[in-house]
Amino acid sequence: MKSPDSSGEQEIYSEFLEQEKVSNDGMELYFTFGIIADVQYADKADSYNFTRTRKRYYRQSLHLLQSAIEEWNKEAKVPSFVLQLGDVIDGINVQLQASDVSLQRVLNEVGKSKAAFHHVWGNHEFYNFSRNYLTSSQLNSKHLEDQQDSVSKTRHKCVSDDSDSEEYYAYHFCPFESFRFLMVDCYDLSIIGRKPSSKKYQDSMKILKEKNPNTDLNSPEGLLENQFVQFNGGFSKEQLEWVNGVLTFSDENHEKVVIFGHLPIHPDSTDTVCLAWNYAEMLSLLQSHTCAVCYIAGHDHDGGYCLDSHGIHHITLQGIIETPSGRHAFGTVQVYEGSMILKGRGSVSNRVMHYRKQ
Ligand SMILES: Nc1ccn([C@@H]2O[C@H](COP(=O)(O)OP(=O)(O)OC[C@H](O)CO)[C@@H](O)[C@H]2O)c(=O)n1
Repeated sequence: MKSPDSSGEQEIYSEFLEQEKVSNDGMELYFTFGIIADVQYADKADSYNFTRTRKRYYRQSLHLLQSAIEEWNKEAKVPSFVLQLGDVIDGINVQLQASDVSLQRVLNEVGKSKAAFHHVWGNHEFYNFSRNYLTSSQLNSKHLEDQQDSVSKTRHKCVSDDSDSEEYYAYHFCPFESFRFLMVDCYDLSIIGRKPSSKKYQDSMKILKEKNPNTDLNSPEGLLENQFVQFNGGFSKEQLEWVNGVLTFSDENHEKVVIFGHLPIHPDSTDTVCLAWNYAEMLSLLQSHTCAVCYIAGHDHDGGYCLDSHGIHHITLQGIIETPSGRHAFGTVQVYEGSMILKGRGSVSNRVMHYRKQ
């Protein structure tokens, strides 16, 4: 169940204002970063989602991306980077035979940003492109990972040029001393984006069919764990081990870590149909490392938030694609010594995210 955005909002906002006052009174702003999710651009008339409950504004989405970038470029402290949380173009582009042209339009806008973009891959990336294509495209932002960092060199598997690669697209970077950002691949185990001949595809199909007896594997009808649908995915054992290695390093070095991926991992931060298949494994892993400050995702266009039992903040960002003209959905996160403050725009709420005790 999702926490309603309005619950305790006033209290959070008062705390936010108080925090702003503190920052004005001399707390040093270390750096800021932008967040945006589910642009899902297509040159197509507005229409509805699969369940016909939400309108999708396919052309408007490019303008909203453009205006978010303009806003970030104008900020007094320009964001050091932007986390683009996946689904940057919509799967409908395949039918329109417009995947490349739509991606290029999006990348032309991204090119106007003063801040570098870290691109997550969501289900719509895999509807449009193969992993090989994505690996060699401008949506592969792995070149922005730490090159010098000793933790990067240990147990670090990531996408390679190998056409039969079963590796995952995940990396981390340290933009400011003692702060680390860790991108995870929520479609590492999946039947979208993996070649049918690959072991990961076959293992994923087995998991999906065991959990979902429906003929339409995209349908959650009657499921006990309704995240087991084709448009979701999960984390392999080796990715979980790699994440554990990075977070162990961060714990030992007293770093604060922001983890981000396309799919939410806490049931109170999203409609459960949008969760990663084995979200519970990633969640308990993060909870076992006190360095983990927050987990940021997209995918559920309604957005959501919760503070979990271990003090980790879970933000599911509202999707640009379901944001009409005159509204917005993006944010800037300000990073201080003792907390991070999300300054939301439009449907994205302000949040104060205190760090856990280490
Ligand atoms: N019950 C369903 C739901 C969806 N589909 C099909 O699955 C594909 C993905 O759905 P879509 O809503 O486009 O996925 P998004 O990533 O945009 O959104 C995720 C959450 O729904 C947002 O809240 C698509 O091909 C659908 O037609 C389905 O068959 N059955």
